[in-house]
Amino acid sequence: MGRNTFTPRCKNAKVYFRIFPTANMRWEHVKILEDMKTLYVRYLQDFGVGRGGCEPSYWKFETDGIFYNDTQEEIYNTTMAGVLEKVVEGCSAIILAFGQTGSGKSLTINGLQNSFRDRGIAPRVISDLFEKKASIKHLFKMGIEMSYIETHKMYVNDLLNPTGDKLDSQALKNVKVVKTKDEHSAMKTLFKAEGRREFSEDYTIKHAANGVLTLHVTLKPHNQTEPIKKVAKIHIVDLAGVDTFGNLTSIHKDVNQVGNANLARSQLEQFILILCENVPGHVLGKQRLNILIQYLGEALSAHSILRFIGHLRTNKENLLISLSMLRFGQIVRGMKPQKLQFDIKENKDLKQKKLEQELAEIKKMQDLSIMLSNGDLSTNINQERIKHMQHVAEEYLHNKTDEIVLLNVTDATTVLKVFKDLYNKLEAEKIECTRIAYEKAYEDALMCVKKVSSKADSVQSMKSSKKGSRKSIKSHEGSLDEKVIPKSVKKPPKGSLTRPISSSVDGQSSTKLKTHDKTVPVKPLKHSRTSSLNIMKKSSASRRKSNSSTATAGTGIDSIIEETALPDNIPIHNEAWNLFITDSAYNYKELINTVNKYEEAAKEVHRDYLLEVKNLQKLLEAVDIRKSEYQKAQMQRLLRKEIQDEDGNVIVSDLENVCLENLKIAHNELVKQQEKVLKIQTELRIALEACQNGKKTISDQYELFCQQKFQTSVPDLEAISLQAVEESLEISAVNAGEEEVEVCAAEKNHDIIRYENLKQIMKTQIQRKIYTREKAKKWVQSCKT
Ligand SMILES: Nc1ncnc2c1ncn2[C@@H]1O[C@H](COP(=O)(O)OP(=O)(O)OP(=O)(O)O)[C@@H](O)[C@H]1O
Repeated sequence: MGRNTFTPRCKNAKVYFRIFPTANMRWEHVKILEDMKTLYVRYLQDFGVGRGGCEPSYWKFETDGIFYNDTQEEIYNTTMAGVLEKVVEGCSAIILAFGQTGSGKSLTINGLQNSFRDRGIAPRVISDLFEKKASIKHLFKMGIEMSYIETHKMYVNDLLNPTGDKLDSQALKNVKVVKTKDEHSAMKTLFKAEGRREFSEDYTIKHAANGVLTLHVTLKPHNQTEPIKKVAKIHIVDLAGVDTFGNLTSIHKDVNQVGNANLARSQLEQFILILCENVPGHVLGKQRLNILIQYLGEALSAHSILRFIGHLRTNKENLLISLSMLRFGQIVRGMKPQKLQFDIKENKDLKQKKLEQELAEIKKMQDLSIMLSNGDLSTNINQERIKHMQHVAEEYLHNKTDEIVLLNVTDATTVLKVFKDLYNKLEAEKIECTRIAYEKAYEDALMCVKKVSSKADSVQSMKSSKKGSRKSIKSHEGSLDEKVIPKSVKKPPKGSLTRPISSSVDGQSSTKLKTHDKTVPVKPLKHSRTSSLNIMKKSSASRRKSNSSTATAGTGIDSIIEETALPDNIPIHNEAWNLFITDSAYNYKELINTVNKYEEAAKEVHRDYLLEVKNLQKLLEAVDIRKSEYQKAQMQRLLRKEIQDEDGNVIVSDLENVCLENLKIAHNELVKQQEKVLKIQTELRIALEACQNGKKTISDQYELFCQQKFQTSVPDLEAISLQAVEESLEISAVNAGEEEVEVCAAEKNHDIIRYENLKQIMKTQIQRKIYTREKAKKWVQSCKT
């Protein structure tokens, strides 16, 4: 199968333009025809000195649609018309926004900073995909996965794996793909990743790199007769804004950021020019020089759905850049109509399952046919033949013949039956013989004993006159015992089969597992500076080398890296940590093993605790039931008016007594259970404390290691910043507030509130990034001084 299902040729690449609205729109530079598809841009030469009185001339540009003051929804509906329908059939798509800095690309693509109404294409695609999934769920099992990356000049930054290293072109397959279980979780992932994007130094959200959100769609039919799966990707690309350095629009970007954005766009233009030429696939592969083009892979071809949305500014100063955008659009539109390619793969698992089922079916049929044919044979066979076979079998057993000729299964069954009957007969005879022999032996033994005892009696009568009878009988008994039990057979010493308990092992494990033992064994420090420092130096050197190479390649992010670059003798946290855990002098392995043991013990105690709490709950319920039973019994008495006897004593019914007794029992059990829970709670606290102490010892050892090796601490800034930001933004409160939001959702628009909450997630990520950046700067400064 593979990519070989075609539809008729159609125009796969469509190009739209969105015009940035301004208060004083200069329509004398740009004209749009009423069809909203044709655009005229004034000749730039007309603006030259001395050209004032000339008749204006225009360049004409055909497009697939021009948006001016259109809503986000209208733009989505127009650009994405029919795209998702093709995607669920297995055709990949690229939705790409390009244009000048600040011309509205991020608004079109994400719109995440804006209101729910103004959300962009990406969140709308996610919502519609999940809607589609629900609508075809009776036919297909649809899987939606996500990845979100940013491409810089030479490397990829995986936004769904923020702690991971930067990936170069060789490692693109390592980009993280996250499964999404529903629309909300997909949205959460999107907002979180968006908050992790790189932005310019002044913290205004000016994207300095190309963002690519990829939705991986897989469809497997429920119908098992069709062992196929359809696979497609939707890449939603927000290209970094192109510009001329020094322009007012690019004021927040440095020269490298502007240069890289321009380069990425022109490399894309080059590639699309090659695509227009219908170049064979293997040649195309070599042309994918830019990492963005490599990442988009086969989806960036004339056989996929391409929707490019250009962004224009129409004022005189930006007209030159807008013209270059329009020319790029013309190149994309120039791609020849091609057949769409649908990626329909064989579902190997399903195919295997199907074949296994068929095989099982065939085997069943085979067994059935054998059974039937045997049945036929045995019922139809001649009785003479059976007698003959019995005779042959007996002859064989009596060695009168050397072989038995079997013509069919029934012959074999007959022969086997003869053998079986004979065996059973012999077995019965054997048992009978054993029984007879046993009885005979028993009688003989009895006789023997009788003879011995009669002899003994006579000897006894002879001796009885000289010695006391009791003593002689005792000694006689002793000698008989010795005869019955041969000396060679010795009783095993008591307890010899029980496994010896090694006191050292047991003692060791008990001291280690004791949760209240707060001390963690720490061996004295040995200094193995040479080996670890060598590694550190090597890795630092390579890191700095790559830093400097990217710095000379020069992006804005590189300038941040440069600013936060550490002195030569200090590694980043990951490197320092790796050195620490491999340095045998610091016993990391032993320490972490101890912590793991503590954690295991704590988990066990926690499990017990949960169980006991559950039991406590049950007992509480039981007490409630008993209480209400007792109250009912009291009520019954009151209703019967049998309240007092003649002496004025309260008459208590038997039922009431029984209920009271039950209540007391239940109450006692409850008290016991409460004590049990309290006890186990204390154990749990001790176990958790032990875990914390263990972890603290590790971090102390790590600190000591850093101080000794690098004369400074090397903190994990990411972890610290997450904690700090969460505290400052009171994320827990926000998360807890989600339920409250659910409750009042009936009054307000549910989607709007949810969207606002999602924006909070993005804000957290941005705050975290800013915090980490600031912290890193300060720390590096302190290291340098
Ligand atoms: N069509 C529009 N109508 C109203 N405001 C807009 C429009 N397009 C963009 N804006 C506003 O202009 C600002 C810049 O837009 P946006 O961030 O989307 O630009 P961008 O092209 O993505 O910029 P960059 O390349 O720096 O990332 C935002 O505040 C956005 O809300």
